[in-house]
Formats: sequence, C-alpha cells, structure tokens
Amino acid sequence: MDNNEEVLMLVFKNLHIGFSKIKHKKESLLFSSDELLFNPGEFVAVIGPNGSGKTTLFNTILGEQEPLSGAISIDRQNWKDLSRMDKAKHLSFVPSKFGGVEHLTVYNLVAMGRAPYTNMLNKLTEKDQAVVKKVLNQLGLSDFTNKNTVTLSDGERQIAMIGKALAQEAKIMILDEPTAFLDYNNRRKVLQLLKDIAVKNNQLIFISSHDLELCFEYCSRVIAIDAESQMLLDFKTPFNKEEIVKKVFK
Ligand SMILES: Nc1ncnc2c1ncn2[C@@H]1O[C@H](COP(=O)(O)OP(=O)(O)OP(=O)(O)O)[C@@H](O)[C@H]1O
Repeated sequence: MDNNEEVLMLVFKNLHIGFSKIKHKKESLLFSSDELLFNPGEFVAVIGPNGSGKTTLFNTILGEQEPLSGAISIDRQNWKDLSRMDKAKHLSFVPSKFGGVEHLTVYNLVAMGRAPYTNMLNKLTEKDQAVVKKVLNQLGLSDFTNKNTVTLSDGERQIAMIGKALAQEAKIMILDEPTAFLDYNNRRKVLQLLKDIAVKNNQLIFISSHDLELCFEYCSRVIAIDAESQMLLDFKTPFNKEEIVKKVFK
C-alpha cells in the first residue's frame, strides 16, 4: 500500500440496521446510513433515544447479528469473512455493567484481554505479561493488581474492564454506556481516559451514552440515530448541540 494513503479503519457501506423477519412479523428497519468512514484516533459517541438502536448497532459491528443489508468492512476486509480470533484482534468490547467475579483479581481480568494471543492453555508469554503490566501502569491500577474484582467500586471496575480491552490491543474499542453507573467525577475520569487512549494509542473508540453534554465535551464525533427519519446522522466538532438535540430528541 502507498505509505501516504490513509488507512480506512472501519467503513459502514449503506448499512440498514434492524431485525429480519421473525415468524409472522415483518422485517423491522431501525435506521439506515450512507457510507460512513471511521479513522484511527477518533472518539465517537453513539447517541439516540431509548430503543432507537444503539445496542443493535454495536451488536451488528460486533458480528452478533447481520445487517438487514449493506456491509461493515475493517481495513478493507469484509467483517463477515474474519474468524472469531481475528475479530478479537481487531475489536474489543466493554459491556455496560460488569459486577466482578469472585476470586478474579484485577491482574487476571486484565490478562484475560490477552486471550486472542495465547494458546489453548491460556498461558501468558513474557510479552503478554509485559502488556498486562504496561496497561495496569497506564491506567493507574498497579496498586489494585491483587484485588478481587467483586470488591472494587463501580468506577474502579469500569477502569479495570477498560484495562482488559486495552490488553487485547485491538484497534477498535466499543463500550456500551461506559458511564451509566458512575458518579459525576468518575464519568469525567473515564471519558478523559478514553479520549487520551484514542489519541495516544491511535485507537478508534465508540461509546453509547445518554450523557449528551459529556459526549459533546469529550468526543470528537457524534453519530446520532434519528428515529423519525430512520437515518444515522454524522456530526463532527465543533458540535451544534442545540441542533443535534432538536433533530434527534423531538
Ligand atoms: N431480538 C430482537 N428482535 C426484535 N426487536 C428487538 C430485538 N432486540 C431489541 N429489539 C428492539 O429493537 C429496538 C432497538 O433496541 P436497542 O436495544 O438497540 O436500543 P437502544 O438504543 O440501545 O436502547 P436503550 O437506550 O434503551 O438502551 C427496540 O425497539 C427493541 O425493542
């Protein structure tokens, strides 16, 4: 590839998102989108009213469900053609709520992010251990290494989950409502952390959120689901907040 050519990370090609015919029900389209390109280093918020399709969009990107039509490609490869392991090397996912698991330490949680690179026995190589250590340092989690994940606060646990995703070294990170269960300070802390990661690691990060003001403040791009026109709308900074809210939350 020509070195000057921009690498296109993720492309939505005329996507139609929704649910296909189930039993006697008709196919239900939630929204469609024109061609959209996402590049490394972007911090993208997916916003929209309850039930507009944010989780469905993430499930489609994650390959958990098929688009009604259109396609998603990553680095010019059709997402559908990649193996599960290859997908895990490209894309990490952080669910909204993780309550912790008894006896699972922060170190072991972060180390689980190395799963796509380890063998069947999940034995960490020196390189894997170095990545886990680096992530723990980067996120200020070194003092929590041996702490049980059930005993962490919601904020600490969310950061540990981001650590697991970082250890996965995927170019794209998707977080479903990462601030939903956090207090005001931790919301800001997590969003600042994600913003820094996007820039420093040159990663493409997607979050879904109902914290519109914070999305406008921290994100570099907002993808909004307009349920009325059934279209995905694309906004870049500087955001015209009033216009976006008016269009999407009628
Ligand atoms: N398996 C399914 N089959 C058919 N429709 C579904 C299915 N799962 C979800 N839906 C519907 O699809 C729509 C979009 O749901 P989705 O969870 O993606 O919305 P959301 O924007 O993430 O909502 P929220 O902000 O409340 O989390 C909703 O109307 C929901 O009822």
